[in-house]
Amino acid sequence: MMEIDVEGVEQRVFTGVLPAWDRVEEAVQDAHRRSSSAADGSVADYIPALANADPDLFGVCVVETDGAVHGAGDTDAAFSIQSVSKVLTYALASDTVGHDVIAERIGVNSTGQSFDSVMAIELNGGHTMNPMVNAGAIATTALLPGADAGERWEILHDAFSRFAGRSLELDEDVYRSEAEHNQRNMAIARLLESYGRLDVEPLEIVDVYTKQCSLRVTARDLAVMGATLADGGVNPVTDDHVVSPEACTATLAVMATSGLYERSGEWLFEIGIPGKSGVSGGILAVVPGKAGIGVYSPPLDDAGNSVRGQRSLAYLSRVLGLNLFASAPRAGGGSREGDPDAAVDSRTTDDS
Ligand SMILES: NC(=O)CC[C@H](N)C(=O)O
Repeated sequence: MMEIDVEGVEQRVFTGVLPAWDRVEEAVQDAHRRSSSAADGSVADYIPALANADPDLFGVCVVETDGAVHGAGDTDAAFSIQSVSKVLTYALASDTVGHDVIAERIGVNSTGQSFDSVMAIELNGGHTMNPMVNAGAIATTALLPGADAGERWEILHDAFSRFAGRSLELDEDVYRSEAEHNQRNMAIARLLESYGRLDVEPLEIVDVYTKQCSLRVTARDLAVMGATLADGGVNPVTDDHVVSPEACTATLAVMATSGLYERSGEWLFEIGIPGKSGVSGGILAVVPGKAGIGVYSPPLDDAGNSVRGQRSLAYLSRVLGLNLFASAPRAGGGSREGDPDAAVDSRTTDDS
């Protein structure tokens, strides 16, 4: 990790408001309507059970940190969570192991490679790069507390359900189908073992990882999970303290750098908020302090990211002013010595 000296310096948090937020309900409906016509992309089939997904299903849901819900389309359609699970496992592991330790163990830099890349491990001296791709995610699952695979699965299942605010079920078909076809993930786990980077039985941990990917969720669940991460770890629907604020901050940072695999840079460039995709067609995005967004639409681009998911989030980001990097010149011109009242930073001074 970087050498920085911030010992004892308190982490202050952004408490600004979003001036266009009062349009959120209309924006969600518009995002859904505008992106429905996108016909490109194809449904994942490398896990055979995923190929059965209906490509027309499309749901967009926003859940605010005060619990308000805004949804359009198929927000209650169930699908396996797949790689979006990596976000929750990381938050949980970060909470239990400590975020500095886990950052050192797993890494926080983008691979620039596909989510199931073996080469990314080889190019990095056998070390995982980040927890948002398969190698780092499997190694993260291995860090969860629990005496054996069964206990780790219970802890994970319980935490995922608390993130959603309801008891999540395993999609047995998807689990079986992936378990029969996950030779690549087994190879990744064995490779990590060969580099001394797994302290547990590799194939057992791949099994827990496969189960975590097979938990059934909806776009609404993803939005509630995102809102929990946006809310310092408190589920705004149940008021359950699921993870610590520090774990949320760490998780959102790795989502921002690596949440959309080799397209992570493009995502941040265009949309400007932390996000995480999965091959079943889900995307979870987070507006820190404000809301979680869940989108489901199975057709994917060639990196494995939902096409309509990206489009609808790009729209929401623009109309609601969500991009964390967006700013406008202060009213009244460039002089810093000008009228302080004219120095309107819309992110921090307007109310919504
Ligand atoms: N990108 C993804 O959603 C991948 C998850 C999938 N379970 C896998 O490991 O291959």
